[in-house]
Amino acid sequence: MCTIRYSFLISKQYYHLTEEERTHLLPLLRSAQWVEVVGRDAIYKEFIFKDFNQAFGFMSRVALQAEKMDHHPEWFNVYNKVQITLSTHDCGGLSQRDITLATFIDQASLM
Ligand SMILES: C[C@H](O)[C@H](O)[C@H]1CNC2=NC(N)=NC(=O)C2=N1
Repeated sequence: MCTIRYSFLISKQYYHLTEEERTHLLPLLRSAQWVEVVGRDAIYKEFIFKDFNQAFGFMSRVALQAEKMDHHPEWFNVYNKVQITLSTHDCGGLSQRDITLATFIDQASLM
């Protein structure tokens, strides 16, 4: 559980995933090609598109959703490649918000 800004974080659901949630969710993420980052409680996935236009269109969809959720990816783009790391800075690890955003990102990559 996050200890900083406790009530704020709870109200925004910025809490660490429980062991039970991890056991259930991480295999699902792995099967969708998300990998756990070594040495950090975060997940990572690389997306390859046809060209920069496709990659940036994808990033635009994700950016609008990130603002809506007030939850933002760490990402890196070169031409048709977008590398994304998700973690919740406010609790220093994976939270439900990362799972929600990862799910959105996977959908947005198929549009
Ligand atoms: C003040 C603002 O609501 C917070 O900093 C939000 C913004 N976006 C965020 N994004 C991510 N990935 N983790 C956070 O903890 C986070 N917190």
